Amino acid sequence: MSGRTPSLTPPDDATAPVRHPDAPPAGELLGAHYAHCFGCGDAQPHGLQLQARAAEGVAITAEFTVKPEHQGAPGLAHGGVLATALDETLGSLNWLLRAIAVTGRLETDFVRPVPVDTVLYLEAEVTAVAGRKIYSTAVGRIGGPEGEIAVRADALFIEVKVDHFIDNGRPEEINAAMSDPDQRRRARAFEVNP
Ligand SMILES: CCCCCCCC/C=C\CCCCCCCC(=O)SCCNC(=O)CCNC(=O)[C@H](O)C(C)(C)COP(=O)(O)OP(=O)(O)OC[C@H]1O[C@@H](n2cnc3c(N)ncnc32)[C@H](O)[C@@H]1OP(=O)(O)O
Repeated sequence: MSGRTPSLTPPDDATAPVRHPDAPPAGELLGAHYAHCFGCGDAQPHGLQLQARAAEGVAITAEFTVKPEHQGAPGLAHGGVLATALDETLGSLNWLLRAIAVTGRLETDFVRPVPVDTVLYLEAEVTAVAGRKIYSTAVGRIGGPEGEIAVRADALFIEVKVDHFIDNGRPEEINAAMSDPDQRRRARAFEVNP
């Protein structure tokens, strides 16, 4: 799927992604990168509460159940919510590289409508890395992990330092995150990345 627009096409000097030696084994749940994250946080009652699991290679699977709070049209998931699920799944991949990265570009295809109560089965993989640029692709299926594709996306994530959040985030939340030992541990795991 990757590379439908020039900025999502890896350059000639791009390399294959390398799974970090400390990446969690295939099958392991990753857990939220931040409890208040709209995509994965368990402290966000109306968030997606998406649970991502490491797969083989630099790949992830994730599941997200569409709730009534996620509607756009009556009884159907909002497209922006589905794009969020793809964004979150693609963002989780960076944990396997031990890279902190933010979404630079996200290109989404909405292939089929997704009704409320549907479980969206997502799978994503990193396809290439070039310097700070991380290229990845994802699909979301309905009816089961092998079901029909309802959504798909290609993305470009850009690696950043922890300072990206400290410098740009609202001080209230940054200070709370920095005084949370679990959050600090997660941030440190990234910073020892060689
Ligand atoms: C202890 C407390 C601390 C807390 C710790 C927290 C740990 C948390 C862990 C993990 C968090 C992950 C959270 C995931 C959440 C889900 C994912 C999201 O939704 S993220 C939110 C949405 N995204 C943004 O808000 C980005 C906003 N944009 C920016 O900040 C900048 O534009 C940024 C950083 C992306 C790039 O800015 P530059 O100044 O660093 O770098 P430049 O030089 O502009 O770009 C680098 C390369 O990338 C290309 N590039 C950048 N943006 C592009 C774009 N949109 N399309 C195509 N190429 C792009 C450029 O052309 C350049 O390429 P060439 O090196 O020249 O080849």
